[in-house]
Amino acid sequence: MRTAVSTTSGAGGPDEPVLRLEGVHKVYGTDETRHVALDGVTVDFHAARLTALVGHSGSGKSTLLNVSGGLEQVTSGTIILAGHVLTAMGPAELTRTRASLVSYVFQEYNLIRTMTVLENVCLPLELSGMARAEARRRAATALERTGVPRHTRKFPDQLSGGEQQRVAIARAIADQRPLVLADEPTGALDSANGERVVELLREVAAGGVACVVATHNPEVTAAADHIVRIQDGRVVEGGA
Ligand SMILES: Nc1ncnc2c1ncn2[C@@H]1O[C@H](COP(=O)(O)OP(=O)(O)OP(=O)(O)O)[C@@H](O)[C@H]1O
Repeated sequence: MRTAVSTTSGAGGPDEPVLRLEGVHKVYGTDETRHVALDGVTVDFHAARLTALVGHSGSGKSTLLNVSGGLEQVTSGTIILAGHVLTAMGPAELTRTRASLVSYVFQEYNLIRTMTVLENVCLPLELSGMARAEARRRAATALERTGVPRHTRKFPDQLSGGEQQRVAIARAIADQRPLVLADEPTGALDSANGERVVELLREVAAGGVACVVATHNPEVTAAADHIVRIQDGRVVEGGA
């Protein structure tokens, strides 16, 4: 069950984006170390869409994902996630909201090496309060969907990079959250495994999820339903 949050925007109709950024600025450092990573970003991300977030190295893609998922605070501006105003929340409410609405996939997979594949996928489900049996059932279904059901008892180090990334995607989709944020998910993979991951992300989006992928990979961009291009912290294509 989703955790109720009180900081709502009053939005959330069927045509509303899952994620909306309005005039978002993110400034790192001060004085001579000051760097404007996001410079007034306004952009929408919709359900059932695979969006490729593209731009040169240092343009602000990871920063955009991090503030969108509540991993980092904005300097100014508004972020609305499924009708909840993230930027108006205190830390506890933000953590609860994030845990119920957002999943992440990273280039480095971020699996826990001392836990089996099944345990890795179960972990966020159990942390959100799901009973162990139900968590195992959902995790097994997710691993089936991502094509790694035979490896449930193995540890991450016993899998190839491509398999580990598919486990990470299984973990991201097991809880059926409405927003998946992926940061260079094919960056460490060869092209065959990269293609497999792109296909999976397309399937995830087709299942109704707003899937946002920061990428330098032209195959991800070619497979995307929508492209958002960012340059020097500004959206120059695909913005709201
Ligand atoms: N914690 C931080 N402190 C200071 N500057 C930062 C920090 N994180 C990012 N930056 C700077 O903000 C800018 C945007 O970084 P970001 O990681 O969002 O770029 P990116 O588009 O994801 O790059 P890449 O494609 O290389 O991953 C960069 O110039 C970076 O150096």
